Amino acid sequence: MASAGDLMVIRPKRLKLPLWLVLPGLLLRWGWRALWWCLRHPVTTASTAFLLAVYLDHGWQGLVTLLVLVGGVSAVWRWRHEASWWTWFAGPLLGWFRRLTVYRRVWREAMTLCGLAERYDHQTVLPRLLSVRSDPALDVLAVRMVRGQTPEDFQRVTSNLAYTFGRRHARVYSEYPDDRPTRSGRWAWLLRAVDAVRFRDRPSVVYLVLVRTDALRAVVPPFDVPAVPDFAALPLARRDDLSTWCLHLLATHVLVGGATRRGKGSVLWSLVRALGNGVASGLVRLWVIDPKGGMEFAMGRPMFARFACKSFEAMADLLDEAVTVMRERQARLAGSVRVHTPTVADPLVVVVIDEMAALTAYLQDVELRKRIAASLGLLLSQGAGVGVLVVAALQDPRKEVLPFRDLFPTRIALGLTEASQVDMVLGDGARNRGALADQMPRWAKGVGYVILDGSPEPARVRFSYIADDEIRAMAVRFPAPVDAADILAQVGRETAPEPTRPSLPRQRSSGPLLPDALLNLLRQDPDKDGGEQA
Ligand SMILES: Nc1ncnc2c1ncn2[C@@H]1O[C@H](COP(=O)(O)OP(=O)(O)OP(=O)(O)O)[C@@H](O)[C@H]1O
Repeated sequence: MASAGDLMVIRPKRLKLPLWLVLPGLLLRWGWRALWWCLRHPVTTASTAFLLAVYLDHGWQGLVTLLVLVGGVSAVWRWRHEASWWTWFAGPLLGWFRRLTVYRRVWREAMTLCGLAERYDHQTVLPRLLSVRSDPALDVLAVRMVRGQTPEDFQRVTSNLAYTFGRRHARVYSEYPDDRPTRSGRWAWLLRAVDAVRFRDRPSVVYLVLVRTDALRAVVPPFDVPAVPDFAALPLARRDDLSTWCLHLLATHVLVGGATRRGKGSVLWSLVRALGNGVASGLVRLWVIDPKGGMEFAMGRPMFARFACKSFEAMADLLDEAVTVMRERQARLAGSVRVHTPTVADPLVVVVIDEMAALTAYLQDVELRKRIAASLGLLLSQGAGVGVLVVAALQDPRKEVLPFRDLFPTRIALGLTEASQVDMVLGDGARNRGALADQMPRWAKGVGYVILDGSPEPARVRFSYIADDEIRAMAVRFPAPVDAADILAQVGRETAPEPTRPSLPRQRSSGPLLPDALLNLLRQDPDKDGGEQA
């Protein structure tokens, strides 16, 4: 066995080079590094070269004139088209500035203290900050991960990263957080080519989004009511990048989870408002259940085709009737379409339920509770495709309280009381991916997390606040048509008997199961053959 004394220390042989060879070698190495840096930062290099040329030709006056000119053009650009000004000018410039002055300065320290620095071959390897892009509210950092890391490693320390860079909120995206825009116009081909590079798939890069100015601190005023509601994009909330979050309501059910007084009402009322013109035109029928005796919804009664708020019996009847509508549509549409398209003759039925636990868990009458559970189960499992949707709010998302939690494809989490409830509402791992709904500050009423289409990372939004006066105004502006409650009568009129398939002629089996004599006896007409007379 080898002992410590047997070990040999091997040192590489040192080459002794003459000074005349070392100096040009060093110069070559630094020159190559400088060139490589210039190639990697073409915009900075070109701008610096341009400024230098202006200075050499025209001196300081030239630089000041250029600055005033650029300032003027930038002001006009911003005035005429702020969005493109941010995308192509202010965003990259501010990002470049913040990269140098904020992030690069503390990068090593931040990565090490957040546990993202790795040791390899006796060296510390850090994730690399590739770029920073800013917009009015956010900084988006593109970070190349160290080999062996995954986006989950960053998601686990999202909060730490936010506070390390002096922010309260951050999110980590495994793919570019913005949607690829649709381009049109003369320069579309060029913009599409740029987008192809900007939005290319980069599996080794994660995007850390830091909320610089929290756009959700201010109360969000009600959105304009769409003239014809687009059921695939109903404007309900503001996102923290200042864009509007739109709900895709078509063919889905929506669950809103939130502790008491966190603004569940504002989610439901924002939805009702977005559907306003559809309600007035008859394209949408709102069937509302308010187990709190009408405290939340009675003010908007004229907008609702059906309303139940006092008797649980009436609420159970309402749900049963929704099932009847669903069944009728299934019978009528079977074989022709897979998803129902709302029309005035065949409207979208939205069953809105405030405080769903009152129906599924706290109701004393066991028979009634079972009846309600049966109807809800049917609606949630079969109603979405035929345009009978359920939008429900509840405080306690545990399975015992809401056994059908998993039947809601769209979920919204407002402020919750426990960390475990976040995953119960939004799905497994949502909290790890940044949905800190249990850490909402007291001011954050109506602030919540939603899962966006095509992205596993939750987005933070604030729903518009619909005050009581606004609700009263909506009730006057968008009353349901007088015959709105009549849909069941229509169902009665329109329901065709279930189509029956004529039975196919029976084939005689090749080998007789009964002897021919017995078969002939059975086929004989009893009357003709003088069967038994009465
Ligand atoms: N989007 C919002 N923006 C600002 N403030 C809001 C918002 N939504 C609600 N609030 C405030 O929070 C309070 C509680 O809201 P709301 O009644 O909608 O909560 P809730 O979760 O429905 O309560 P409950 O559990 O009693 O049903 C409101 O009185 C309002 O002042």
